[in-house]
Amino acid sequence: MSSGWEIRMSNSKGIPYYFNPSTKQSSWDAPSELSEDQIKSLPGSQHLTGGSSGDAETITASHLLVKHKDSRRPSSWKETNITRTKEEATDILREYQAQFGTSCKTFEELASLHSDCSSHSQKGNLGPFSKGQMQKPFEDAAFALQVGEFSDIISTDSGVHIILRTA
Ligand SMILES: O=C(N[C@H](Cc1nc2ccccc2[nH]1)C(=O)O)c1cc2ccccc2s1
Repeated sequence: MSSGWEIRMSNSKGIPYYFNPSTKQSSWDAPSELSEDQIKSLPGSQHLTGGSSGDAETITASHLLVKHKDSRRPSSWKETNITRTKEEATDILREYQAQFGTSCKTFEELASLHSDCSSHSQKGNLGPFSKGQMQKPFEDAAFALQVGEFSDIISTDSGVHIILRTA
């Protein structure tokens, strides 16, 4: 009988928490009624640290996101109602790409000023993440980068992004 609990990753704090969708309960600590074995087999248990070493590789990356009218949430700190098309968003991101070139410093300045992600307030930095946490196209592109390398323009349900791997 499933306990109904699952483990999710808090985007804002970058740490896992326990959530029960049926009761809407959430907790930073493991529910007392669960045994160690039950916790390890919960959905999302890959978010818990201390997994077998090697397969839970964690990287750190920053990104510059430009949303468009078909984004999952076409709104941001910068613009309440985003109406640009995906093509217009891509052209805007290409202009930023030409501005920062290979400069990480300029990339971070542009992400702070223009990224439609709330991570703009930390220069686009998403903090450390492992596989299974970010949208797949983003994860695939980020994990293919070397540290210090920029991605090409990639598209997710959130919009179009350029990623910089930082660790
Ligand atoms: O999902 C987020 N923000 C969304 C936009 C977005 N969608 C993404 C998809 C993949 C990677 C980063 C992404 N950021 C929003 O603000 O509408 C996150 C914000 C932050 C902030 C700090 C650390 C991680 C995250 S993940």
